[in-house]
Amino acid sequence: MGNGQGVGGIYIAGHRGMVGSAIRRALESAGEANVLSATSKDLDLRNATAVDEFLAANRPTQVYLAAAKVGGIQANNAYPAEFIHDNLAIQDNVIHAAWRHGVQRLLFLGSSCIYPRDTKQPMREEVLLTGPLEPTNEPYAIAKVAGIKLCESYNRQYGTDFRSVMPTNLYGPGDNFDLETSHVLPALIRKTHEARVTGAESIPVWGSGRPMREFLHVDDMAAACVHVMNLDRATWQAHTDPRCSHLNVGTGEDLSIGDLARLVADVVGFEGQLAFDPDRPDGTPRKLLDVSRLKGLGWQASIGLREGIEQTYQWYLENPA
Ligand SMILES: NC(=O)C1=CN([C@@H]2O[C@H](COP(=O)(O)OP(=O)(O)OC[C@H]3O[C@@H](n4cnc5c(N)ncnc54)[C@H](OP(=O)(O)O)[C@@H]3O)[C@@H](O)[C@H]2O)C=CC1
Ligand SMILES: C[C@H]1O[C@H](OP(=O)(O)OP(=O)(O)OC[C@H]2O[C@@H](n3cnc4c(=O)[nH]c(N)nc43)[C@H](O)[C@@H]2O)[C@@H](O)[C@@H](O)C1=O
Repeated sequence: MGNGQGVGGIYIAGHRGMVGSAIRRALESAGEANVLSATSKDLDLRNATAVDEFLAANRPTQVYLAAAKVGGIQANNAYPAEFIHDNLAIQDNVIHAAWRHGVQRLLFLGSSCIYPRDTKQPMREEVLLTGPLEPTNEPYAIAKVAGIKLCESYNRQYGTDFRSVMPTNLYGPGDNFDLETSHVLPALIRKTHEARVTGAESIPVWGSGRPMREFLHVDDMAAACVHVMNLDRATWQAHTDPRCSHLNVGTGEDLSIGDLARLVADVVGFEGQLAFDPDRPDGTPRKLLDVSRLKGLGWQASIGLREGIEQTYQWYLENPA
């Protein structure tokens, strides 16, 4: 806990998670030595007093807020209370304490599920709060919308520099491969690999296979986070609005879940069938991000989907749970 180097430095909340660990790798490879972190066991971010004391003692200059209760469609559906409560508490505590202890810049990570379920595609930042949300993840999405509004409210009232990025579906090294709580891509990698090894004739794929999703490799996500954090304030303000300040982060391209499953099968070398399971939910029909705002700020994704899946499959093979 703490960095052992006195006050200052960059605090990554959630540094052991898929995104937090990628941000840490990105900062370290850029030569940043003063990175501050704490596990959830040492610092439960739902505890306001503990968070306040931690930031008072360490006084970081920057905070990456990548700690959250995270999961796929099934986990969101099964644990809605935890998804709204934990995320509201974590965000509220970290953002409030960051203001109290003079953090110069904070980056909050939201999610593309903040946007209305049935809205124009690709989704521009301005469609926020223009329609009803997807029911399978509404509590999580409400918390993420509140996170954006916390940042904007502190900026407007206290003059802070708190920024938000909204990632599309992410994947990569460090992902969660648990079949009940994971997102679709790690689940497909695991199911397909196990089917190939056991010689199974088919793999179960939840839902109809028709929903469309966009996937961004976590190293691209981390690079985008560092890019947005490092934009000077005048540039960031020129490209955002005080009441619509969040930035979409994605590739700008999507594919159907059926096509994704076929791509994973090809990478893994599985030649069996896909067995779609209509008893599992499809969730949002499509959520493709309009990434032109971030592109205008000089950042775009660089890791192709096939290349990213190949690299993640290799990581999965080398890091058995
Ligand atoms: N994965 C995805 O597809 C997407 C993720 N996002 C967002 O990106 C961010 C990072 O997600 P990701 O890295 O995938 O998630 P992970 O589940 O991999 O990591 C989450 C991290 O949050 C920490 N954490 C959770 N609860 C607490 C708590 N009560 N106190 C302290 N720390 C806590 C955990 O710490 P510890 O390990 O110490 O327990 C963990 O390291 C989140 O905000 C998420 O909503 C957005 C869109 C898509
Ligand atoms: C990132 C995003 O993640 C969540 O939303 P989601 O995109 O719907 O998440 P998902 O990756 O779990 O599913 C994508 C699609 O894929 C299908 N699908 C097929 N087979 C499996 C499968 O085996 N596992 C899973 N999980 N899904 C499967 C599944 O039925 C769905 O149609 C949000 O709750 C929210 O947390 C959020 O922000």
